[in-house]
Amino acid sequence: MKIAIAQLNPTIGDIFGNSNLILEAAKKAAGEGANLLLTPELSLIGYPPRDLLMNPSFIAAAGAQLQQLAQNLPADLVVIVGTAIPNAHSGKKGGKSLFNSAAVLSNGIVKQIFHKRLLPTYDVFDEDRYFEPGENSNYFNLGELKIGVTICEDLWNNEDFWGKRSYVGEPFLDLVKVGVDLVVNLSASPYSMGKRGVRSAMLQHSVIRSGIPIVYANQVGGNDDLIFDGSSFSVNKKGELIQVLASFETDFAVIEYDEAKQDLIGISSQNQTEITPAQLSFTPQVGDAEIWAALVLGVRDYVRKCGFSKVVLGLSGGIDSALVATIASFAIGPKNVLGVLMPSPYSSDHSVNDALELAKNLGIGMEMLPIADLMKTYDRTLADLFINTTFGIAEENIQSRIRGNLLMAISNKFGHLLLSTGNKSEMAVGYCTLYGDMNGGLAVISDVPKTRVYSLCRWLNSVGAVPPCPPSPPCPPSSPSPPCPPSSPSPPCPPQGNEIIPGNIISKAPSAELKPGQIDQDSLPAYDVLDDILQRLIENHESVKQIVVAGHDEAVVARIVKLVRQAEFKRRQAPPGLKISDRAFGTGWRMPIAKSSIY
Ligand SMILES: NC(=O)c1ccc[n+]([C@@H]2O[C@H](COP(=O)([O-])OP(=O)(O)OC[C@H]3O[C@@H](n4cnc5c(N)ncnc54)[C@H](O)[C@@H]3O)[C@@H](O)[C@H]2O)c1
Ligand SMILES: Nc1ncnc2c1ncn2[C@@H]1O[C@H](COP(=O)(O)O)[C@@H](O)[C@H]1O
Ligand SMILES: N[C@@H](CCC(=O)O)C(=O)O
Ligand SMILES: O=P(O)(O)OP(=O)(O)O
Repeated sequence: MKIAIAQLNPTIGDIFGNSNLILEAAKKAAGEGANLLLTPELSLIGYPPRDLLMNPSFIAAAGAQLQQLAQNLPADLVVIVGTAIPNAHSGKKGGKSLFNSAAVLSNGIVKQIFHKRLLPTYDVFDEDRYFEPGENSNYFNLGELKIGVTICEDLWNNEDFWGKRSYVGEPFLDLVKVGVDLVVNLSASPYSMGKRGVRSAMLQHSVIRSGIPIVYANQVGGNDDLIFDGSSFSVNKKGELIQVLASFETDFAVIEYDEAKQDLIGISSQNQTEITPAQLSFTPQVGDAEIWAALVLGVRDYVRKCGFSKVVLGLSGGIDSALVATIASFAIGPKNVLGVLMPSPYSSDHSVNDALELAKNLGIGMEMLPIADLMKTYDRTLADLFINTTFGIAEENIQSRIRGNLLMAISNKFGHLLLSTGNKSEMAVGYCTLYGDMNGGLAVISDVPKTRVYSLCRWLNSVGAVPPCPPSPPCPPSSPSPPCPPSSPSPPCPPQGNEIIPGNIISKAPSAELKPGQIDQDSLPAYDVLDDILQRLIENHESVKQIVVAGHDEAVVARIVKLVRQAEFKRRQAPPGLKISDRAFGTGWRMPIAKSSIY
């Protein structure tokens, strides 16, 4: 029996477009002689649909499209589609109104429906808000085979997967008890650093304990703050990873289940003609390449799925804006990126030159808008009010706000999405200006610590990559999106093989340049110290005492903890940021703002 995996990139709510993606994959699967096609969790409506699930007409439309899709599918192919299904008993028993389900489509009808049993409700997940958990052991027969169906969290457990592995979740154990031959999993598991390795280790463990092979189909693509890496895979009954689909791109693959051997064998994949042993594993090591690919996909899909085709950002000659400009260039093509240089009297010559060199290296559009006159006008306008006060944060921030205003004017006028450039270290301690450099629609690196910003830039230069030229202009997905805007003439292609990020951008001291001679380390500890403290505080949940025991100065730790607590109001007003860590300042970070200063 042949099982196809469609690693799809659905658009949330685009029921018709997503249905077409499934139909196309089904035709391909049928063409390759597959008997079963597996799609990701909620593949018909996209994951996470969040409060769209509260819209009855949305649920009704998904139901109608599911029936329609069943009728259009190739004969002799069974397709498992993820969708939300109304809970007929919700009124009477008081349960939630929906199930997160897997529908088995066969011979023109919806033949069976299975419900997700474990509903993740932590970090970015909120499934208990919408869904009733399923209660049954989910399996169906295909020919002689008994196939167990699980949905994402159903195969998760709370063990330390790299350490002791002794626990297997109940939905899987129930399928073992009923004696299924194979378990399939429909997933929408968002990316975080190293998570590919966690998933494969976890499922390999379940297989080794049970002898039941697993086929795992994950969603790919960016949806707001979440980046889905795909990286679907199959594990044979010995626990070997025998098939790995592409990461950070759509993919399609077929795997064979050999009835005689009672095991999965053999592979074929759209993007991988030959699989090397290295590809058949996900190491726990997190490299810059992995994070880079995630961020590029996150930007590309946010821009495309929101109906934009171009972006704008402030280019200061600093490293954060350099990295964001580079990510954007690779994501949507350099001719769709506009960098705006806005020197003030405090800007150094090198900042302008570095920004110009970067723009040239990338081949992005570039505009220069000096802000000295606007600053003078602000000073004059506020002179009477600010008389007898000293130059300080208020005046410094005006520069940032002038820039933020100009960038939003450009966004409004030309329809470019404004990318904000703050990194995680800055967002953590509030080293950024509200309604200034925090302006923007997408915070590209707000989950990337400053030390990682440096390593990403060094890595980029070491691989000598150049952005695609000419780029394919991103076009919004299927209806009802606006028409693709006409593209302007492209600037010349960047020089091939040179370092993209000018060396001086990497070697110079980071600076806001909001007053003469200012550098970040006037106000903050060295970034390697700051990032270690932040990692311990935010991701490891360590106490001040633990962080001090780890070797940090108590006064420094106390100051950083205070800054982090105080900056909550800023983070709440920040644009959505692409999540790459296990604890990002996004939908999974829910801190009160008006709170005791002790915690
Ligand atoms: N803009 C840049 O490019 C940049 C870059 C790096 C560092 N910085 C630094 O960032 C800092 C920005 O200064 P800032 O933080 O004082 O300016 P800010 O204007 O961003 O934030 C302060 C303002 O926030 C509001 N506020 C304070 N507490 C609040 C709460 N609990 N709820 C809602 N609103 C609240 C108040 O209006 C207050 O004046 C400066 O130290 C600057 O040097 C800026
Ligand atoms: N001189 C500048 N020109 C354009 N954009 C600028 C300039 N200075 C700052 N910016 C923008 O603001 C953010 C934050 O700046 P910091 O240097 O970190 O203070 C920067 O990334 C630019 O987007
Ligand atoms: N623990 C799962 C939950 C995802 C889901 O069930 O959708 C994950 O992080 O991938
Ligand atoms: O935000 P940028 O680009 O100005 O980077 P830095 O803060 O390191 O100067």
